[in-house]
Amino acid sequence: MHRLISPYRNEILETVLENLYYCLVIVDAEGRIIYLNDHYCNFLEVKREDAIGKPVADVIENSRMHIVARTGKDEIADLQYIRGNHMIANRVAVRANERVVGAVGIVLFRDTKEWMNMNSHIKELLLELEEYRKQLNDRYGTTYSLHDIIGNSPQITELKTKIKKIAPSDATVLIRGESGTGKELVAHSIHHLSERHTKPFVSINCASIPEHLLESELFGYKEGAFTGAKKGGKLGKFQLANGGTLFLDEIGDMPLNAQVKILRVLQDGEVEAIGAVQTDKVDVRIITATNQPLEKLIQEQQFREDLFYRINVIQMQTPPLRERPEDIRVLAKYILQKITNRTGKRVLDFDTKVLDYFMHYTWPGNVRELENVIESAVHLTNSERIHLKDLPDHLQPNGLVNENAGTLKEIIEQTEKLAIERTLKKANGDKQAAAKLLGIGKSSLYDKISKYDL
Ligand SMILES: Nc1ncnc2c1ncn2[C@@H]1O[C@H](COP(=O)(O)OP(=O)(O)OP(=O)(O)O)[C@@H](O)[C@H]1O
Repeated sequence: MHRLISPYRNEILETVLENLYYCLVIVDAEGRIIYLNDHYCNFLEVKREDAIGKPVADVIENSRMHIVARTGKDEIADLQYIRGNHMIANRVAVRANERVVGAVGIVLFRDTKEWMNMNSHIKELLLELEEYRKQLNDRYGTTYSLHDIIGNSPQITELKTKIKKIAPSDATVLIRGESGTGKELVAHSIHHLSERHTKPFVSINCASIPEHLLESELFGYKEGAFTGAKKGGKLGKFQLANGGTLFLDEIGDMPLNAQVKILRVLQDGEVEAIGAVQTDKVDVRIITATNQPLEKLIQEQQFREDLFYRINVIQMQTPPLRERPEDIRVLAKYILQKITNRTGKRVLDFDTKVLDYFMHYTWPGNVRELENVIESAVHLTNSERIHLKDLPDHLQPNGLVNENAGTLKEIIEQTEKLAIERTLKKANGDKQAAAKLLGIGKSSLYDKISKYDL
């Protein structure tokens, strides 16, 4: 390392540090801040004298400086999520006498315009990456396989055993279960484990396609079949799935006239594109799914009984989450990891109170709801751990007051702290707006923020 030799060494170094274009922080071996340059103070909206001496993780969101100061392992060009943005952080250990005595951290792209550009660039790249992944999966058909079905409850273990048993056959499968319980996941897994896994897996959501388009989506059309038909015609999902699997999701919502046509394909193995003069032979395994009571729909003449018997060869049931609370912990941790990998935000775990709360909640939206709750908490949390206060409003334990709070003064203080925290979150950290919402002055809000260390 080159030494700066000058009688004004300290002055030069200080000028460099303060005029650096980037945010800079220096911590000691214990991870306490010993220096924070002006740019960083402004960006974090903290006063330098308040930050100095504090554990770095208390001042800088998602900081890993204390870890670098402990392990001595540099971290270069790491993605860090601070104040709602992805930043690039370099963290370098400082050594003296063969010991790690601290760490220097530089955050790039602090300038508002520059980091906005960079941030949107990264977000765009992440979206692009996701799109490519999706395309790749679409080409090979499935996104999920058996190991993506998480849970050790007897119900999930039994479901997985059944999937393994029935996958190799060509039998038609009807998957039933409440919304968000993993019916699509099961369909993917069956295809993945079947002889057809190198052939396409094509899915169609019967509920989301307008009735007049469903037929052309399923069976395709020939050129000139109707006004507006594409040149060269269009292949239907049945033809696209030839040799592979066709997943008819929400089959209970399929209109009656389309049901008749599906039945014909299932009986004869032939499809007739709109405007075609002849039928095409197709070899497709059918998997269907629904959360509708098909037997009731049959009674109401909304669903054809003959079609029901055709699709109901093997029936599988995806259990609701509330009936297998033992899966919630492992699912929550799996989902958290999936989300943090995707977003780049560093959130490592849940507070035990959150997991306990999850275990007692009824999860009407099942695993999909659990995913949404965790995703929202990951975005809202300011720490590496998800706390009760980070959960969406509809999951907040009732009332503001904790029953075990203690004296009246403690209850009032706790309520006040919680109300301020929630309002700040609602106002996206804008203190002026939060003060207005709370009906108090800005300086009074500042006093309370510092009193409660928010
Ligand atoms: N056992 C599980 N392990 C891991 N992820 C799961 C599990 N069950 C469901 N999921 C996830 O929950 C989300 C919803 O699952 P999926 O779309 O398969 O449900 P569904 O029953 O088909 O819902 P809907 O009836 O609303 O279409 C998906 O992101 C899926 O990956």
